[in-house]
Amino acid sequence: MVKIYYYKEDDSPMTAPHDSGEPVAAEELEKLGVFYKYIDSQASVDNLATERQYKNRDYITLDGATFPGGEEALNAKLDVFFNEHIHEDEEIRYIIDGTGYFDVRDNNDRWVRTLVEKYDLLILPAGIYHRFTLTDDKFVKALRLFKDEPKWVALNRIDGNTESNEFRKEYFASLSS
Ligand SMILES: CSCCC(=O)/C(O)=C/O
Ligand SMILES: [Fe+2]
Repeated sequence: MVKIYYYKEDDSPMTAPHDSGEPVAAEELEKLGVFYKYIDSQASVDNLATERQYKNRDYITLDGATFPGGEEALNAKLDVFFNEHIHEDEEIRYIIDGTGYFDVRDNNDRWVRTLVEKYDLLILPAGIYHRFTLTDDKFVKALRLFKDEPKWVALNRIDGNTESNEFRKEYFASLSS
């Protein structure tokens, strides 16, 4: 069962739960434009991808035990994923095995954390600020689906990064229209 809740800021590592004890309903996540589905068949994932006109995909494994370059390289990769960012297109993440946390910003800039595990699928809309990390188990295998030609470059949120801030304003405006 997926677990969604407000993130608690504290000194524990990013891979700790940071559970504020304040749950968030999947419907609230949907209001932010993020869709959660539990899908236990690859064929259904493929159908969804076709319906939504996804053209590209890759598989990613983040595993403390096997990551090329070892744990240091994995931690560097996790730092990239945990740096708040947006994608220019809608993207899907489907968990094949393991666990992880996706954090998305709500309209008040509070982090909403979703604990994802095997067969959980998230549709992240274009322009939502988010980040990802592993849980303390330090293992996930996921399918990443991209609408278009692979755009691996994510726009990071940096003060003064007007390009991404403009993108974000447009995104929230589009939710209310
Ligand atoms: C488990 S998917 C790897 C992380 C990723 O692709 C992403 O976009 C994080 O924000
Ligand atoms: Fe991302």
